[in-house]
Amino acid sequence: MKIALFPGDGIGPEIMTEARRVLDALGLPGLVLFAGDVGGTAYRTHGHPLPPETLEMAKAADAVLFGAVGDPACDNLERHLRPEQAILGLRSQLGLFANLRPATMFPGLEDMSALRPEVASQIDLLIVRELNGDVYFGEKAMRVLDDGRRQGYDFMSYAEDEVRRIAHVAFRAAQGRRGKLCSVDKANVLETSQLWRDVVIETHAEYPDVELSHMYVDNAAMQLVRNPGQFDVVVTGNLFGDILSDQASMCVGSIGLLASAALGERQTEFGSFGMYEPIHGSAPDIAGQGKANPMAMILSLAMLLRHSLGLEAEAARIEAAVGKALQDGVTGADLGGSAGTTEVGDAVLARL
Ligand SMILES: NC(=O)C1=CN([C@@H]2O[C@H](COP(=O)(O)OP(=O)(O)OC[C@H]3O[C@@H](n4cnc5c(N)ncnc54)[C@H](O)[C@@H]3O)[C@@H](O)[C@H]2O)C=CC1
Ligand SMILES: CC(C)CC(=O)C(=O)O
Ligand SMILES: [Mg+2]
Repeated sequence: MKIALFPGDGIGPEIMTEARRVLDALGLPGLVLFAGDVGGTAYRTHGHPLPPETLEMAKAADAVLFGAVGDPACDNLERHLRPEQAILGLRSQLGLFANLRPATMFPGLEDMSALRPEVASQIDLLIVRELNGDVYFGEKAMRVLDDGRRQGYDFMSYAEDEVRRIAHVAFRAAQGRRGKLCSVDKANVLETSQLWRDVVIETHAEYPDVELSHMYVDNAAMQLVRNPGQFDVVVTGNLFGDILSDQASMCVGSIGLLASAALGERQTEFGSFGMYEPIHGSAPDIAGQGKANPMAMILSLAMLLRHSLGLEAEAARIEAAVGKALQDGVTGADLGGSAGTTEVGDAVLARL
C-alpha cells in the first residue's frame, strides 16, 4: 500500500502533520509513504508547481493525500507557474474526474452552523463535482481588442461523455444513499448547461430507482441555506461545485471540516486510485500560526482509507474519533473555540 503525501503551501504542511500522526497511530502493516513537493513550495525548489518527479510519485502510488496549494507571493507569476496549477494538473493528468464532497452535520455542532440549528441539523448531503472539465480547463487568455480595451476570456464547455461519466457516478452514489439526485446547472442561460441537463436526463433512464430533479445554480445556492436537508446527492460542474461546496461547509460550521475525494477510472489492488484533500485552500491568513483546523485533512485521510485502500473499519474509526472530539467541544478558532492545530490532532488521536 503506497500513499504519496503532498503537503503543499500555507497551512498544508501543518494539517498534513496531524493527518500523518493519525495514519501512524493506525499502525497499518505494509504501508509505504512518499513525500513530494507541490505548489509554491515546489516552484521555489524545482521551478515548477508540479515537478515531473511529483507527478511520477503520484502515478506510482495507490492514493495521494494532498494538503493545499496557494501562495500570495506567487499570484503574479505566469498562470502556468502558479501554485494552483499543481492541483489542477494532478486532477487532469491523473484522470480524476469525480470529486466527492460530503457535507454532514456533526452531532453537537448545530449551534456553530451559520444556519439556525434546526435547519443545520438536517444536513446530510454529498456534492458530486465534475473535476476535469468546464471553464477551469477551457482555452483562456487575456488579449487587447482592436479598440485598445483589455479582455480576459475563459472558454466554458462540456462534452457529452464528460457529463455522462460524472452522471453515472452521481446516480450510483444516490443509489447507495437516499435515492435522490439533484442536478445543478444554469440551463436557462448556458448551452454548456443545457447539454449537461440533457445528458443527465438521458443517463437517468438507467437509474429508474433514483429520483432526479434539476435546479438552477442561483436557486441551489439559496436552497442550500434555506433548507439544506432537501438535498441528498447534488451533481454539478467544476465551477458550480467548487462554489457550492465552500458554501455547504459554512452550513455545517466551518470550511475546516469538509473533506474530499477525487476519483477516476483507475483501479488498484485495494480499491480506486484517488487523491484526497480538504476542500479549503492554503489559508495564508492563518498559516504558520498553529490555528488551522486539521479535521478536514484527517477526514480526507479517512476517505482515502475507504476508497483507495479498502480499509472501511479504519476510515470509520477516524471519522468516529473526529466526531467525538467535536462532541466533546474540542474546537479551534474557526468553530468558536481555542484549540490549536496540534491540540485538535491530539484530541482526535486520544479518541481513536
Ligand atoms: N485545493 C487547493 O489547494 C485550494 C487552494 N486554494 C488557494 O488557497 C489560497 C487561499 O485561498 P482562499 O480563497 O483564502 O481560501 P481558503 O480556503 O484558503 O481560506 C478561506 C478562509 O477560510 C479559512 N480557512 C481555510 N481552511 C481553514 C482551516 N483548515 N482551519 C481554519 N480556517 C480555515 C482561512 O483562514 C480563510 O479565512 C489561494 O491561493 C487559493 O488559490 C483555494 C482553494 C483550494
Ligand atoms: C484552487 C482551485 C484550483 C480549486 C478549488 O478551489 C477547489 O478545488 O476547491
Ligand atoms: Mg474551492
